[in-house]
Amino acid sequence: MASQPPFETNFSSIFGSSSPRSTSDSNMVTPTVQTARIKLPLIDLSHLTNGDEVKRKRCVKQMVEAAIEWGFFQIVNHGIPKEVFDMMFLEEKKLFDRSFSEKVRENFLDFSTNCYRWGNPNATSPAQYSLSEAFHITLGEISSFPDDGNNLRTTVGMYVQEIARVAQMICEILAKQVNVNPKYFKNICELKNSFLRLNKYHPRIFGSEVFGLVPHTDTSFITILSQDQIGGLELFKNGQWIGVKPCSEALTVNIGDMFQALSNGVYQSVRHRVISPVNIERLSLAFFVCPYLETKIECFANPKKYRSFSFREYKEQSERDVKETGDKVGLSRFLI
Ligand SMILES: C=C1C[C@]23C[C@@]1(O)CC[C@H]2[C@@]12CC[C@H](O)[C@@](C)(C(=O)O1)[C@H]2[C@@H]3C(=O)O
Ligand SMILES: O=C(O)CCC(=O)C(=O)O
Ligand SMILES: [Fe+2]
Repeated sequence: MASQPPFETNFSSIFGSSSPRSTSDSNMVTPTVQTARIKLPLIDLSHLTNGDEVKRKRCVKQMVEAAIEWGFFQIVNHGIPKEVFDMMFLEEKKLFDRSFSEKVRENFLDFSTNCYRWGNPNATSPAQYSLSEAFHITLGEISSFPDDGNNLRTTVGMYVQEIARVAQMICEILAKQVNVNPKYFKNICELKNSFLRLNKYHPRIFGSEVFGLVPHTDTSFITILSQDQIGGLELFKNGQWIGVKPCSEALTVNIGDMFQALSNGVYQSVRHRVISPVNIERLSLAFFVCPYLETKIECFANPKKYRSFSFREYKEQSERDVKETGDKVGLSRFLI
C-alpha cells in the first residue's frame, strides 16, 4: 500500500501550473533570490563543562550573541552519541514508510488524534502549501506508552531524554543573560507540552521550487533540529533568505516565539522555511521546548513590548489563525 500522502491529487486544484515561488502572496518576500549557503555561528558546548572559566564565558557570550543577532546557531560536542541519532533516523524512516492509511488512522500509536499531519490542509494558495508530512510526539504522551517492546517508543524516549538535557543547558544560559531566573527552565524533561516533530520532505513534484515547509517562526522557547545532509532550511535575515549549510555532527538551535517574548524582543524568533529537495527525500527531527499550557509568559524588562499571555492563549490563537487563514500570525498579535 502507498506510503505517500496524496499530495498530487489533493493539491492539484491549488497548484494548477504554478509553483509557490512564482506567486506574489504576502508570505513571499520578493524577489526570492537565493544567496550562498552560510555556516551559522558554531558553538562548542564542551567549553561549558571542561573547567576552563575563560572558555566557558566565551562560549556563553557566543551563544547569547548568536541568539540576538541570528536567532539561530549550531552546536557541536553536545555529548549525544551518534548512535542515538542513527537509531532515531532509522525509526523515523520506518514510521514514514508505513502506509498512508495507517499514518492517518485515528489514535495510531496511541498518540493524540492529530499527531500526524501532511501538506497544509488549511492552505488557501500555493504559497501556503508544504510538500511534507510530520508527526508531533508530545513528551506527555511518551511517558504513558505501555512498554510493549516497540522500538519507536523506546528510541523516541531515549532521544528526547538526551536532547532535553542539552535544551535545558541552553535555555538556562540564555535565560540568565536576560535576567530570567534559570529555574524557569528547571526540568525541561518534565515539560509535557514539549514535543518532537518528525519531518519528511518529499522531492518536488509541482515543477520548480516548492516549499517543504512554509515560512514560519516556531512557537517554542527554543527548537533543536537534527537534519540529514540534504539541506533546504533557509532563514530570513536582513531582507534575504539565506540557506543554512548542513553540518555533520552539529545540531541547529533556533529561538522560538516564547523566548522572544520572555526576553522582551532581545532574542530573535527568526522566520525560516524549507525548500523541497530535488529527486531525493529529506528527514529532520525538531525538538520544541514548550511550557505548560497555563504558564504565564511575561517579560521583566521595561518598557514591555508584549502584553503577558498564557501559553494556552498563544497556542490557541495560533491554531485559530492557521485554521482561518492558512498561516500563523504569531507574536505581533501580542504587541503592546
Ligand atoms: C501551517 C502551519 C502549521 C504550523 C504553523 C504554520 O503556519 C507553518 C508552520 C507550522 C509550525 C512548524 C513548527 C511547529 O510545529 C508549529 C507548531 C509552529 O509553530 O509552526 C507548526 C504549526 C502547526 O502545526 O500548527
Ligand atoms: O526541517 C527543517 O530543516 C526545519 C523544520 C522546522 O522548521 C520545523 O519543524 O519547525
Ligand atoms: Fe520551524
